[in-house]
Amino acid sequence: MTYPASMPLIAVPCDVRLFENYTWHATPDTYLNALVRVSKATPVLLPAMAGEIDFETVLGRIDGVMLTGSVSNVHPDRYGVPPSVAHEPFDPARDRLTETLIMKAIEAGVPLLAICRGHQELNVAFGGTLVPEVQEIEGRMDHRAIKHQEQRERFAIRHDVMIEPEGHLETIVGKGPIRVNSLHRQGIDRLGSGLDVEATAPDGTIEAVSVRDAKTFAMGVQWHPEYWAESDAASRAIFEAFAEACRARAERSA
Ligand SMILES: N[C@@H](CCC(=O)NCCCC(=O)O)C(=O)O
Repeated sequence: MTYPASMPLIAVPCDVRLFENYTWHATPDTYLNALVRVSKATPVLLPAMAGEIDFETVLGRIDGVMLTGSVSNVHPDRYGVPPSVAHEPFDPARDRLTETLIMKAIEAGVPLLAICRGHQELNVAFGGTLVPEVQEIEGRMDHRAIKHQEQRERFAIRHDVMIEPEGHLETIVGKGPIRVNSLHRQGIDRLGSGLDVEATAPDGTIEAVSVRDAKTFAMGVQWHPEYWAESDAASRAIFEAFAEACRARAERSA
């Protein structure tokens, strides 16, 4: 595989998982594949060890940050809601890492793409709140993953998303609507202050946001463009636009 001369380094915060008697800091390969194959970037996994990380040094050496999806949910303490079983499972180490990383990346002008759990983390980092189970709210769709053994089926395209006219996302994917997949229970309730809505589902669920006044690409999407980044035009466009911002930063830092 050949890479362009300027190959951005993109930090990907890990989840913490327990298996085979070890604690792993890990991330799914679908996100890494999209970064390598479509963004033409090199992913750099960041362990969920917020207390041990010098964020300024890391952000000075990388060209972008991508937050992945995960079955875990942002701990409700982070947005002032009492925890319940409905909010579980949690990953407090990832919460600690991403909360600081998001704000410091935005401040430093490091491009940020936040997917699914990442989109929810972005909203919470900006003071927003989440609903624990979107499908339990009257009039809302069921956004959860379908039960199926095959990942291709679970990540199959499910519903429309309307793109906000004249927003940043419209410049990337066009006027829309676009068709997206859906594998989440939670969703944005109160929008974080300083975020703009970029796309919504037919039931009003906020599907994409951007950081107002960001120095560079800073966007969250509730769906999973990584899964179809090689074959779906809108998914590819998101990873290419993110890569372009990361390459611009890499060239500035060279
Ligand atoms: N846990 C949150 C975030 C959802 C998310 O990031 N899903 C990723 C896919 C997980 C899967 O394979 O089912 C929520 O549920 O809202």
